[in-house]
Amino acid sequence: MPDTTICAVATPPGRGGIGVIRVSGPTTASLIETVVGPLPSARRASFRRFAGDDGVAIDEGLVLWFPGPHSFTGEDVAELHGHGGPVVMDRLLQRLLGLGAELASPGEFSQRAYSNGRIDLTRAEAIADLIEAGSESAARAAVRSLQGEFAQTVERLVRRLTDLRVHLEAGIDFADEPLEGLALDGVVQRIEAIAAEVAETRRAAGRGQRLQEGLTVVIAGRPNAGKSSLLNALAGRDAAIVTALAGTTRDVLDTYLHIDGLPLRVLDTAGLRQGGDVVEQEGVRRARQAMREADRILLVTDDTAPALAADDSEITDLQAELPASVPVTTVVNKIDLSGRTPGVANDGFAVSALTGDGMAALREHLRASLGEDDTEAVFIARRRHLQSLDAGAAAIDEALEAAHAGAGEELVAESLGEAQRALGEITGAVTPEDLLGRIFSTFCIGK
Ligand SMILES: Nc1nc2c(ncn2[C@@H]2O[C@H](COP(=O)(O)OP(=O)(O)OP(=O)(O)O)[C@@H](O)[C@H]2O)c(=O)[nH]1
Ligand SMILES: [K+]
Ligand SMILES: [Mg+2]
Repeated sequence: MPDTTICAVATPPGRGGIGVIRVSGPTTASLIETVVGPLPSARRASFRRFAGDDGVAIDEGLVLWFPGPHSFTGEDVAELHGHGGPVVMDRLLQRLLGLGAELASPGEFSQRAYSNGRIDLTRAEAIADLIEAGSESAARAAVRSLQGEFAQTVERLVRRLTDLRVHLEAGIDFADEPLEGLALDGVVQRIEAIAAEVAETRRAAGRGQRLQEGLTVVIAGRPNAGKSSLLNALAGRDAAIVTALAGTTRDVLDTYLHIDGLPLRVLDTAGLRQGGDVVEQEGVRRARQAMREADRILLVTDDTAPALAADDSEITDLQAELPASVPVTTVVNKIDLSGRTPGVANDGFAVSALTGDGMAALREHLRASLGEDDTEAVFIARRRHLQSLDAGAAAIDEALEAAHAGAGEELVAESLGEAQRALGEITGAVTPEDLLGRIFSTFCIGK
């Protein structure tokens, strides 16, 4: 347990009717007594005067006292509800710091709650995600995670893996007996059942992660088709460099934007062509990789471009460049030059990234095709959860392969142990210290 007492303003900066200062740690009781007089009864609001070090009142308001371990952090916690002006809040905070409290770092209250076993990691993250939620469906998914549904699902999977390992390791102990084949038989089915549930959880978590972070849309096409111009038109600002030189964009450019409240991550990529210098070739390699990882590709074509000759340096068959599993929307650009009517056409969406013609229809299409369906149970999830679920699924696949190949119980058990560790990282049952630091540092102060 940390021996410091931390404090922070828990309400947002600025002016409000009420401002709350939260205090947590071993000296909370004496700090509060010094400022407000005798400790109030636990978990009951009491109206008090908040005294400065000269005895003159800084403010007056409610005090709440939550003796540990039945508090948010598991430590002694108090809240001072004063008037929400920046000067009052700052003076109260200074008063507590003067009495030996330390200013909490971002996420420190949640980190202490996690360290003291009050919440698991998915719940700690759900608190941050709920506060940050940008849409109603994201908020609903965060509450589901906050109530522990995601953690319970993962814990159930970890328990099933443990049971199976115990079963296998019991087999290892009796390796002299000829029951190897028999034992592995049932094991294959059990591993398959777990693999199916991991896949189901991965799907739900993937939807949740997209709600939180937005789907990834990759803009791709030949050089000079107007990809960067399209990105700028979608973003409503000059996010990417646009020039008349083919090969302007070389790196993948990452932009976050909202279309009618739908969060999207839009990537601009290098134009697809052969040859060019090493930098451009690397850009094309990265463009292909981004396309493979996309939720949707916007394939930009130039409506004024002449047909390609067979010996052209540009890639002659664009269709062959598209990964089969990723849906594609074709965007026919530069219609201000070609004179084509803006909007939906049979070969895609006709737009001018320059004048903005046809962009409303394209936006509407993106919203409709990428908008999330709220009817399914979704857990709010983060990239690290998906990585752990993927690592778990890969280890389970290895276990399954080993079992199918008739490998020994040791090998199967080892892969299952690997899967257990990967899934354990989600709830924090097994979590390296540096990962914890990274997770909590993204929270804001006072959480
Ligand atoms: N008239 C017209 N010009 C456009 C339009 N969109 C892009 N351009 C022009 O086409 C040229 C290339 O545009 P970019 O947006 O840089 O094209 P890109 O596909 O990103 O090019 P690379 O990054 O080099 O592959 C620039 O001169 C743009 O001003 C459009 O809708 N109409
Ligand atoms: K260009
Ligand atoms: Mg570009």
